[in-house]
Amino acid sequence: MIHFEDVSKSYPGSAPAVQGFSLEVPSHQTVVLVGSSGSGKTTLLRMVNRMVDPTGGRVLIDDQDVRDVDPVLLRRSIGYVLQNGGLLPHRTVLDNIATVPMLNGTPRSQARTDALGLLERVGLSSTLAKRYPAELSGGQQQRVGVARALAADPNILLMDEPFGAVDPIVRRELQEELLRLQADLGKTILFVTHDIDEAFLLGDQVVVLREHGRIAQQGTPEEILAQPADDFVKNFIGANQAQRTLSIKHVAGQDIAVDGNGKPVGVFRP
Ligand SMILES: Nc1ncnc2c1ncn2[C@@H]1O[C@H](COP(=O)(O)OP(=O)(O)OP(=O)(O)O)[C@@H](O)[C@H]1O
Repeated sequence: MIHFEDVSKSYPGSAPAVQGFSLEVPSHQTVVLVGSSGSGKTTLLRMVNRMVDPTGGRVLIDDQDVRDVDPVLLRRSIGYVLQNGGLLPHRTVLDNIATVPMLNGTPRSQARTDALGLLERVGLSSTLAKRYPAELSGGQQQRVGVARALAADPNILLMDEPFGAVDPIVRRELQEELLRLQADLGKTILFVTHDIDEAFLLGDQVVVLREHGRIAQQGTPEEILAQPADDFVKNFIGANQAQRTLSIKHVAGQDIAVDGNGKPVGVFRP
């Protein structure tokens, strides 16, 4: 479990990026931080692996203050996926995936065999293993980024807008892939996005942030949709938009769901 305990972060010379943020991320769940640009999402995520140290409060992993853990070892024990994949450009795909396990002491040949298995796990052919990141599509790079983050078999995965830079179709594929992987692996995932649909799709819990990392609402996607806490959340989730306001139309003995524009979106099944 990750526990943010009343954390704050002020960068010198600017308004606080995060103020008094508390949250529990239960083990084996996906918690999504969603908010607009500058709300402090990345700052919060990076507090977990100590790329940012809070100026107030603390972050605990399984009751241990991360400040008491060597940052290098901490980072090797936590998977981290970034928007651009964050791959090392001068290393092959295979080496990108095998690097951290080797740093952790896994013999080279074992790390490379494991890396091939991980490529398959994220839906990539092993024929890509010898390529360099620049020789891959954006979606393939993101999959390698996920494989690399999984390589040390971490309990925790931090994902910072990991699918933000790919086109909508590939994005959807990557989201589905992550759902499949998570059903298999049951990692503790802290995921950052500004896309509420992505948050609702992937999150067991969703945390809607205002500016300065203030929590506007936290709950399951269903809870937030059913009862947005205030106008800010209503606007953020587009509660009044046509796509969210479904109703039932009876056609030929069937119940059809239609959106606020009257467009059919599905059929109800008993
Ligand atoms: N290294 C830094 N030095 C100074 N200010 C920073 C630094 N990093 C972030 N900030 C500021 O802290 C605030 C929160 O930034 P952060 O990147 O955490 O937000 P975010 O919600 O992840 O935004 P985005 O969606 O645009 O990535 C912003 O006002 C930002 O300008």
